[in-house]
Amino acid sequence: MACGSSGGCSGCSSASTCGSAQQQPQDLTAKLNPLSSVKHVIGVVSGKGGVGKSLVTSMLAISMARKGYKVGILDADITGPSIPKVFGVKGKARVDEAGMYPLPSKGGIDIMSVNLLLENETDPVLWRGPIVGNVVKQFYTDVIWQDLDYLFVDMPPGTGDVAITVYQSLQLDGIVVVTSPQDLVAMIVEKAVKMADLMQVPIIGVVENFSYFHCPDNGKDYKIFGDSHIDEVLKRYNLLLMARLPINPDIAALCDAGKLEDIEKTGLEDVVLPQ
Ligand SMILES: Nc1ncnc2c1ncn2[C@@H]1O[C@H](COP(=O)(O)OP(=O)(O)OP(=O)(O)O)[C@@H](O)[C@H]1O
Repeated sequence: MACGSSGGCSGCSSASTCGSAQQQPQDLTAKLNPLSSVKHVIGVVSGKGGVGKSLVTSMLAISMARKGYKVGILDADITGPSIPKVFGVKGKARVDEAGMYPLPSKGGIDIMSVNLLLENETDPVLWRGPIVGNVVKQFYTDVIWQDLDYLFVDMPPGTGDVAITVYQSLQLDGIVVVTSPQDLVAMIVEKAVKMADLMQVPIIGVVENFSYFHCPDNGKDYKIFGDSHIDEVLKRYNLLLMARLPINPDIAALCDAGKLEDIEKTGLEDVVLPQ
């Protein structure tokens, strides 16, 4: 019920007890570390595990770094962190009274992940949702992200409390949705689109991963996962297709060796992100 005051709640002596004040939406937005400077924060999401969300996050970061931008990756996939491994980044992140310092990859991409804080990278993270959500928030508020043009966030999977916390607290400029060309794709994209809509975050576009396999022996493309259903979905929701990425056997080898930055082409060279 509104109290009728035209001046709003701030400064009102009854603000703590008045019913209308209690109905004001809480501002859950987290603030960056005072020493951080980040121009754009871009989340990478998928509605389903294993479609290549972490890979696309990494490839976007590599593509933008190659264009001369200063880039960072916040690995918010706390229970399944894979970013440090594919970049070959090892060791412990430094922490002092000013904050936590990300570790740089060979190509100069700043990375923060729970794996850079654990004693042993194979230790499982057995934390409940609220703690995981708080760790992600701390990666945003406590880490010193210096002079970044783009901070890419490998978003937590699903639409549970951790994902909600991230959407509510990180000031995302937009999200990139990763899908694969299976029948399920319509449902996956729809979920991601609806969540972004509810959280009032714009969708920059969609990347279809595992789209085809290009056979080097005969030059033909094979649709291993069947025909793509992405076009209908893009039309229905008025979304932009940013890229179709092939199944590339080199990726597995480079990821295992921690040398993803050595990949010749990311396939995301032409992607346009907020400037
Ligand atoms: N285009 C591709 N070609 C070949 N291998 C790929 C491709 N995309 C992803 N992979 C491999 O598939 C596996 C799953 O990819 P990734 O970890 O990026 O998925 P994810 O969606 O982040 O998974 P999760 O939701 O479980 O975190 C990884 O081993 C990755 O190296």
